[in-house]
Amino acid sequence: MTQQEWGQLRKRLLKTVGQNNYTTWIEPLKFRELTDGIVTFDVPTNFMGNYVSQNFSDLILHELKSEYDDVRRLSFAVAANAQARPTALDAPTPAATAPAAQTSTSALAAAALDKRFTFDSFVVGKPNELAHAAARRVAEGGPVTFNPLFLYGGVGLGKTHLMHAIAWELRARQPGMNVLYLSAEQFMYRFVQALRDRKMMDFKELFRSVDVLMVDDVQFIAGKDSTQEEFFHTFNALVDQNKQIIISADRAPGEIKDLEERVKSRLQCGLIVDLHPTDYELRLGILQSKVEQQQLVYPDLKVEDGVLEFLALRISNNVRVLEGALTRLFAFASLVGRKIDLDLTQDCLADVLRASERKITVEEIQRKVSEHYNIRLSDMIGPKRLRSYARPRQVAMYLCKHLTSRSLPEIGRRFGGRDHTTVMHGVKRIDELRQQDGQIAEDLELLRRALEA
Ligand SMILES: Nc1ncnc2c1ncn2[C@@H]1O[C@H](COP(=O)(O)OP(=O)(O)OP(=O)(O)O)[C@@H](O)[C@H]1O
Repeated sequence: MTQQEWGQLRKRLLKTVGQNNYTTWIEPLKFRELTDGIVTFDVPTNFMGNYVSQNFSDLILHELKSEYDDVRRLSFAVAANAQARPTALDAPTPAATAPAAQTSTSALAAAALDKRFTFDSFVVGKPNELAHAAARRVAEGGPVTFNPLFLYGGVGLGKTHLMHAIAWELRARQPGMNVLYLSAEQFMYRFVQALRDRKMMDFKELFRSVDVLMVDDVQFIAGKDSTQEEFFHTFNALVDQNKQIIISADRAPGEIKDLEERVKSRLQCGLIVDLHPTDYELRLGILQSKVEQQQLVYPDLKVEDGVLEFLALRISNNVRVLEGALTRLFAFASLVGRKIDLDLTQDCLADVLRASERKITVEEIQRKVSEHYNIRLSDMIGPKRLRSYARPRQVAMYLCKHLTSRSLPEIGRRFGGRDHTTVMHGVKRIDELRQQDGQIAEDLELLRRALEA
């Protein structure tokens, strides 16, 4: 790697950390060397090295690893002492080393586990309770009851966190167990390397000898035919031996494009659970727990009333964005010596707040409405014409028309391929009922509030 390559790579962090953080913390990092899996950056001060190490090292590592498979950890050296090594920051003290340096790696581990991703630090709420319960069950390490466990959900909702938590727990309960966690990308990389080096036997042996296999972001292998084929064989061999498999993806197996049918159907055999987009209560809970973590770094900083509620209301579903916002807020407050109140929040996070203006989706509306009327989502979208399904369906269509920018034909398509005239009729009917029927008016108000929260 060169400074120029790092210059390209770091740009990917801009979106996640925000412009302020990027300019303050990421841009000043100068790549020095990559040796024995350790990437060393020159930094102007100790404080900066510590700060970056504590707050951004996982993100930086993630990007580096996506390009350079052998990268294991980061080290920061104060630029003035560039010739004198090791620097204070090279020493593996908890404050100065990246999380990956504090990881546990069994002989088989292909990817480092993040120390922070445990069950203890996972905040449970309605949107993730099922996924959490399933993960807990698997982590008990009892007899395999569902295989695979398939976790899916949108970006930054905690899939990787839950997978690491399972791995930590299994290793704690049964230290002798071979738990292999890796991303689908790493699976492919290893497979290609084995082919190239004519070491397919070793590859097969390695994967078939694990007790628990965890593959993150499996959608990555879609469209990659030989990797899918090998994955399919690995999967079958492990299921045959009754070994637990845990998979994550950004969508349900049936919805991953360019994934072979036989792989899809294998993935659908076990338990499929999704992490729903976070709701207000969960976001607030997560923020409260992250504040406690930030206060370990900044014991003097307090968060004024109303700030967390404001963030939970205004910032998007993605927990990573939420965390990033909080990190930035604490850093900013400590740099400028101001208290963390609403004024500071608005000054410091203006761009994040603008970017996460809530966009309500058709799927969210369908889910909220079906929960509200206590019917199944499939019945709402399906062909049944009974009033107990048809009315909620019309309510949902009405809300889609008013709360999203979707056209009537598009809405019709999302409701089981109905015609736009059906949608138009439904919307009109609810408009009429709203005037006459207090209950419908109340339902609409409640739903609207829940969706806009
Ligand atoms: N319920 C939660 N409690 C505490 N932290 C959470 C929770 N959900 C997510 N996070 C945090 O949010 C960040 C993003 O989570 P994670 O990396 O697990 O997301 P992901 O679903 O794997 O996303 P991606 O699709 O980008 O891989 C992590 O720092 C994680 O610790």
